Amino acid sequence: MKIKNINVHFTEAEIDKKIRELGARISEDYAGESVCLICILKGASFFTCELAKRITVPVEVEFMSVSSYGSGTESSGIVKIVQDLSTSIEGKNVIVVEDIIDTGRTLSYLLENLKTRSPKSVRLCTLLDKPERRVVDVKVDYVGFEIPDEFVVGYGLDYNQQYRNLPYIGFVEIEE
Ligand SMILES: O=P(O)(O)OC[C@H]1O[C@H](OP(=O)(O)OP(=O)(O)O)[C@H](O)[C@@H]1O
Ligand code: HPA
Repeated sequence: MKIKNINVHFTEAEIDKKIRELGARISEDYAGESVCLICILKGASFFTCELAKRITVPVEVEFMSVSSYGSGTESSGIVKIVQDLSTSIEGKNVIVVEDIIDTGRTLSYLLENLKTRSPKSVRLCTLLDKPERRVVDVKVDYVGFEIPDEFVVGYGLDYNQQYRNLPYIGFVEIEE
């Protein structure tokens, strides 16, 4: 797959506005409590940093790296924890932060895994959701934008490890 063009779909300003809204909702939902954001590397790192800044209740930020084996643009469901949390989540209000939910395989595995660690609660927050692609049902509590089944890059999302640094999110146009 060779990229011909990247068509801007969500501008930096639109993303910023959406993250502020999500931060406000989370702050309201967890009023009087604290939250532990679990950033799923690498894609969610850009989103997690901005989201954390917009949450007004006490926030802990932790990182986890998983690899979801697959070829090209499709995950397989075989999820491996490459880098685990460096701390316990027992008794904490966990919010798993993702850049995108596609088939749902990665998140379904992760949520089950995290629930075995006795958190007080576990919710899921994603910047982008591609509901048309879902293979495994996952309950998503906070969604930034729903998008159609098209490949996107930018704001943390990559194609072959490139384009994560774009400040906007764009649909990829493939060279015929
Ligand atoms: O719903 P699914 O089909 O399981 O796909 C979603 C997963 O794919 C992406 O990660 P990726 O494996 O590309 O890793 P990255 O964040 O390091 O780019 C994304 O960040 C999710 O973790
Ligand atoms: O559209 C996408 N872009 C980048 N990474 C992804 N992982 C699942 N879907 C996507």
